[in-house]
Amino acid sequence: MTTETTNRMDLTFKKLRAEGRAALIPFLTVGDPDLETTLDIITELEAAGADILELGVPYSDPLADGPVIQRASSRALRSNIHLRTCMETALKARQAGSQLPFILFTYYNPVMQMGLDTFFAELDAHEISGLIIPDLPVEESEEMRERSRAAGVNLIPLVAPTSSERIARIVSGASGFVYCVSSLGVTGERSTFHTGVDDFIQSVRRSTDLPIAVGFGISTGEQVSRFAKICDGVVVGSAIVRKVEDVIPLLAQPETRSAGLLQIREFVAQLRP
Ligand SMILES: O=P(O)(O)OC[C@@H](O)[C@@H](O)c1c[nH]c2ccccc12
Repeated sequence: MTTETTNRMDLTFKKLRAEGRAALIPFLTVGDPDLETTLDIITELEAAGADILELGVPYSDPLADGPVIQRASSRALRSNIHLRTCMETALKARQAGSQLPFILFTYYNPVMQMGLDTFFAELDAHEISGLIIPDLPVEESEEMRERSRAAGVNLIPLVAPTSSERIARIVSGASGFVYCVSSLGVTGERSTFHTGVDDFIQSVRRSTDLPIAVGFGISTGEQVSRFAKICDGVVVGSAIVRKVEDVIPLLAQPETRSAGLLQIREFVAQLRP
């Protein structure tokens, strides 16, 4: 049974489906290089045409992340960014006028550290529509799904090309969208994807009536367009995080900050499907 929540993210997918367009879903590490810059980057991503935003909580042991996001997490952790500051950043972006649905992307440990009662009480209050926890233990997923549903937040499941016979179980009871991981391994730009990725995506499509998005390794407009033809959303993380990393020297100087922000906007604008 798929719960039909009507939060900001669900409404965005409905609008995009009516327009016949796939969502562009950037990922960025909150606090990289600092919180004020993250708020400015969110504004640039929205202006560049992002439809939904994955706000990454920096973590000291990002097992599923490649070197680009690992470096971003290290920079953000040096600014002492943690789960609560990431939630507060979402609220600040909303208060500054952002209309984007926010997905909180966090490993499980920071959630456990905060405590589930506090965590779920704070999600809605901080304008979070979706939640991705890549290392959520299977035995915890039912409780997390129930708590997410009660909080009106979509707990977005990840399915990998190796999930095959488990796809139906993973997506049952899901809400928001299903995140199809395009390749095995860790995050990071790729020139090729898992062989059979299209068949994998089609098998997920047959297993759910939810929107499906694909991520991992996607870094060019051409790759986004390719996947936008068969998915309802395309996630781009490392390529954007790398662009942020590249312009940090420009962002650090008042006289070149706007040029740095413009480079991020232009990079993301050319990704749009
Ligand atoms: O960075 P990439 O290769 O573009 O992949 C998206 C990814 O950044 C984002 O969705 C994400 C960041 N860390 C993750 C860990 C697991 C799954 C997904 C993620």
